[in-house]
Amino acid sequence: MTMRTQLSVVKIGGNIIDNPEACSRFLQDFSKVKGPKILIHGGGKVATQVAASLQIETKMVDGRRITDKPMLDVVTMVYGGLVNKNLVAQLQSLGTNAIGLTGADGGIIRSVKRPVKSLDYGFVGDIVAVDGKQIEQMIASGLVPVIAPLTYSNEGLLLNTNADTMASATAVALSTYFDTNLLYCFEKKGVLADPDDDDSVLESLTPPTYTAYKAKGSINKGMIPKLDNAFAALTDGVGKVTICHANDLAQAVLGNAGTVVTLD
Ligand SMILES: Nc1ncnc2c1ncn2[C@@H]1O[C@H](COP(=O)(O)OP(=O)(O)O)[C@@H](O)[C@H]1O
Ligand SMILES: CC(=O)N[C@@H](CCC(=O)OP(=O)(O)O)C(=O)O
Repeated sequence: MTMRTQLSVVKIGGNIIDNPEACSRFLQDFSKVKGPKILIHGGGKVATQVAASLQIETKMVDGRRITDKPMLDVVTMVYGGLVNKNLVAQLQSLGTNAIGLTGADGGIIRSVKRPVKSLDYGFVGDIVAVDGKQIEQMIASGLVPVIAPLTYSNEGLLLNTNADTMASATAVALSTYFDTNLLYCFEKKGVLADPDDDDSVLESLTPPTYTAYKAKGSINKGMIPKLDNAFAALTDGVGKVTICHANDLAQAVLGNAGTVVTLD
């Protein structure tokens, strides 16, 4: 068996992005991660704050933002501009040659507007294709892609897309070229057995344990779609998935922190 190069696909959540000190610390650690890497960022919290300052109300259903036209304009400005470009500037100052992209840039992540059923999510995209080759070529030329949670459709729409799903789909597409290590970084030490006890970190999590904790209610809210994305990634060829604190990225890349999600 030939050894393939390891690629770290790192997702950073909105609570860290909203906190300048935590974000700067995370970026220092990210810039030190060895080997090829990709950063996928959220920013939901900043979008909600900017929307509120413009008197635009935020509506979320199952962790997904209802995105009408005014909200689409907000998330385009916030994710594609404010958040993405500040991350790129900070990474450049740390010596990491980051290139900021939405899914539309280079045609890397295409989606379809979510069909209206009982609920109209508005301008929300469901991913249909990731151009892994295009992303691999950027990495091969020494760049570190920093991807915002926006995708594009064949009709020319820019669509709001959940960042956890972007990370999972991107890691899957890059598994053709690399041994992919997907890391979800956020503000807790991992998946907690008791959401009120920050130290009750599960070392590993399998589908039956997940189902049990979900039924008890100890895994809830945003952690449910995150874990569904984590299991989907493993099923579709991603080598390893870890859920960890943004402060623990360096340790988690080596397998020494956070919750490792496994299929069995
Ligand atoms: N068992 C659990 N362990 C850790 N976090 C949990 C758990 N159950 C629910 N959560 C919640 O899930 C949230 C993470 O999901 P989300 O807000 O989507 O994260 P992100 O900021 O990475 O996008 C945490 O802030 C936490 O409040
Ligand atoms: C469709 C949809 O819900 N998109 C997300 C994209 C941002 C995101 O996922 O941010 P976090 O990782 O910080 O939660 C949203 O607008 O909140």
